[in-house]
Amino acid sequence: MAVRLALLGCGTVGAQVVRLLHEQADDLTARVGAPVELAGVAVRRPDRVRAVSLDRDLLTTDALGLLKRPDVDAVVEVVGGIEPARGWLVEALRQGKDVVTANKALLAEDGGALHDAAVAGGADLYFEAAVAGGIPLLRPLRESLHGDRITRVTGIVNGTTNFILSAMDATGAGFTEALEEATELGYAEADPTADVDGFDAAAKAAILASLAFHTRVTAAEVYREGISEVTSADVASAREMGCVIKLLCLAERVDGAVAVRVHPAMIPRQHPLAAVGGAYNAVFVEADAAGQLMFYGAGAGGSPTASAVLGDIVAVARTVVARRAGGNGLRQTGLEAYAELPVRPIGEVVTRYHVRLDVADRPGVLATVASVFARHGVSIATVHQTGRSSDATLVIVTHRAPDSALTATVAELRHMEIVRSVASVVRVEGETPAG
Ligand SMILES: NC(=O)c1ccc[n+]([C@@H]2O[C@H](COP(=O)([O-])OP(=O)(O)OC[C@H]3O[C@@H](n4cnc5c(N)ncnc54)[C@H](O)[C@@H]3O)[C@@H](O)[C@H]2O)c1
Ligand SMILES: N[C@@H](CCO)C(=O)O
Ligand code: NA
Repeated sequence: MAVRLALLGCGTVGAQVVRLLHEQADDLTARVGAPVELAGVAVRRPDRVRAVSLDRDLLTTDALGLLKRPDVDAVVEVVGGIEPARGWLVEALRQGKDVVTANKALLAEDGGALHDAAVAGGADLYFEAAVAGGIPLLRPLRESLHGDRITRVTGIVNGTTNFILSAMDATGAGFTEALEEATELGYAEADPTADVDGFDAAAKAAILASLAFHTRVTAAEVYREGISEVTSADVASAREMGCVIKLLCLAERVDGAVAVRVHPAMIPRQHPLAAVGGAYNAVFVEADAAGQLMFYGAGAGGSPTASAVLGDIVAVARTVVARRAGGNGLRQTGLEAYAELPVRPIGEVVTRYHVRLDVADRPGVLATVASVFARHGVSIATVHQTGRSSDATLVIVTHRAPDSALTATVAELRHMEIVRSVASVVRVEGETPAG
């Protein structure tokens, strides 16, 4: 007897899921032990669906009606957004129907609701496609590394912004031009502010932190800065330091708590994450016993993301087959939040900073500026000065300091008469040649 799926959404990712289900049908049957079939496909505009291998009679606009049908065993959601997706998935899980979703926004905002519904219905919840698209990352975290203790996860988890920053670094391309290309290639979200302002990466950071540390972190608890303020001057300044700017996601354990943040950061060019170009993603995982692990690959795009969805579909379909045979199935979501770790505010996070100031080129300016850093307990590692006629630019790189101390330093600098502007503040991660 076939395992029957309700597919919700048939856009960039959904159309590729349809294609793979069709092209791999024989292999899937062999791997699952039963054929895997589409019971129906819910979309908003059936006339716009372009999946070539799709029987048009399967199309419907009634997602809820479809997923409740008794002949539907499992639900695959590739629509996105909070509602109506949350309502559909909670309903499916409560009915005991397993769910595969790529919806990081929903998981990061209210993963707890999905987890609770899955527990209530005795259903499984899979979401490998939600973070780092086609890269197998969540299953290693929720299964392979479950005997270890993860201490830190550092990653490039947004393809669109990595594409833009790589283009700005390599070719000097403009921001708008690079964003348009990323959108055409299917990497950017429908509303690219989710990518550019770091919301997409923050959602993924919340999911990664929740899985890695067995706690509940929501998107709202993730400190977030996007890339819209990264200028070509910052990119050039990074290059002079032997660094490159990346939008990083960092989730770490700190003394019985977790700190989770997403922001542009300078990293040394010899750092493995610096070589991650274009729309590629990469995630570094540090664990007590396993040491350093790196996961690399296509983090966005219809086909790679559909690969992750198909992997989850096979896992779910096998469980359906096992349950029919009287077995128990897997029944775990990975979102068991037993550790209940508090999330540290950004002010307590300790890292290094690259600060660029436009100052009046007068005697004693450097000493005055340095004294402000010193007063707030921020130790300076290097200073670089370039002068113009009446103004100068100071590039200061600090040693490790709490974010609150740096924020207070910058606030004081902004009010000083000799400081024309604080042109940029970029965090520095990883060991740099400059120390
Ligand atoms: N595109 C990627 O590279 C990528 C990568 C990883 C995860 N994701 C996630 O996958 C999901 C889908 O992304 P996408 O790029 O395929 O989006 P998309 O906009 O291309 O497709 C969305 C689909 O959902 C359907 N839909 C929207 N509202 C609906 C409604 N009310 N009822 C029924 N159908 C509705 C649309 O008709 C369309 O078929 C999102 O959660 C996204 O974050 C996308
Ligand atoms: N918009 C996302 C898609 C993959 O989640 C990105 O650019 O990474
Ligand atoms: Na993935």
